[in-house]
Amino acid sequence: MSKKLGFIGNGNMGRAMMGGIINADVFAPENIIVSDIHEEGLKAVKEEYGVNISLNNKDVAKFSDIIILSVKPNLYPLIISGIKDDVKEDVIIVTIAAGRKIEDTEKEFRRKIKVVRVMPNTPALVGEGMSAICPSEAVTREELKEIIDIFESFGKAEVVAENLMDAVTSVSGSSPAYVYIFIEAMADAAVLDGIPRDKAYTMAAQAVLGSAKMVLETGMHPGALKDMVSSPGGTTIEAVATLEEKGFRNAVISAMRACTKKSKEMSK
Ligand SMILES: NC(=O)C1=CN([C@@H]2O[C@H](COP(=O)(O)OP(=O)(O)OC[C@H]3O[C@@H](n4cnc5c(N)ncnc54)[C@H](OP(=O)(O)O)[C@@H]3O)[C@@H](O)[C@H]2O)C=CC1
Ligand SMILES: O=C(O)[C@@H]1CCC=N1
Repeated sequence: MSKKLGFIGNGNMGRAMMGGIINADVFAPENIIVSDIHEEGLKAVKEEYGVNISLNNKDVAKFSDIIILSVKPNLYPLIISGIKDDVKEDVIIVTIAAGRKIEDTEKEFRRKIKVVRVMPNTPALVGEGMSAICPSEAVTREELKEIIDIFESFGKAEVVAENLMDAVTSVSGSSPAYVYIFIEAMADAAVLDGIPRDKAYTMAAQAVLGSAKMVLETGMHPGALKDMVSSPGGTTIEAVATLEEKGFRNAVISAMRACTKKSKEMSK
């Protein structure tokens, strides 16, 4: 893409997206700029990816055709007030903050502005991200296509209505954390059973990766796939019965509802 891309915030999510975009070769490093308040982290990404860096958010505002605001939600008003007079007329502002509505961003710019609200996730770094995308009315179809292309360069992307963004945060934005806990717990049990820890992580993570691929690539119902593993009177059904007894399903559902609720509260 010949446009110029800017990141404000060089944290976990900003770096994950930048890594994904550079690995996929969507933007040349010289067409990317990132700002943050921490010089050390900026120097590290310049070293790793060859992108432009700055300690001044206004440099990102002046350079970029598309700006991804990759800072914590509570910092958005401050960041926007600092760049609003320096952004290009036709700039596209991409927001990724949990609980930040498109209208909040529009109001803070105090003018008609193109906004795309996205909820990505950190597996972007390894090209397996999941992003939900919602454009504001001012964004053209071509511009939306460009944004989809960026987010599809490091994983899958779906366009959704804005009222689904809280639920999306739970099912794909935050969910890698629940999956890491599951992998950690499986590995701990394997270590308890005598498997060396490094092998335990590989085995648990590869089982999660393979199972996810089965769901995505066979199109089969997860329940049917579970049944294919569970031999009558065998080992798997013992584990499944214990998970049901301990409320595994319900723990996941309750956790995700808490996540969605928190995202809604943050939107107020
Ligand atoms: N992490 C995730 O998995 C996901 C995060 N998000 C969203 O992404 C956004 C960023 O999250 P995350 O990457 O985890 O956060 P991080 O705190 O890791 O990254 C934000 C970075 O911005 C820096 N920063 C603080 N103030 C400024 C400033 N004035 N100008 C420029 N940079 C500044 C922070 O420094 P310091 O640390 O000192 O504050 C930090 O380095 C959030 O809005 C979050 O809701 C969305 C989906 C997934
Ligand atoms: O925990 C958070 O608030 C952010 C949003 C989704 C993932 N991390």
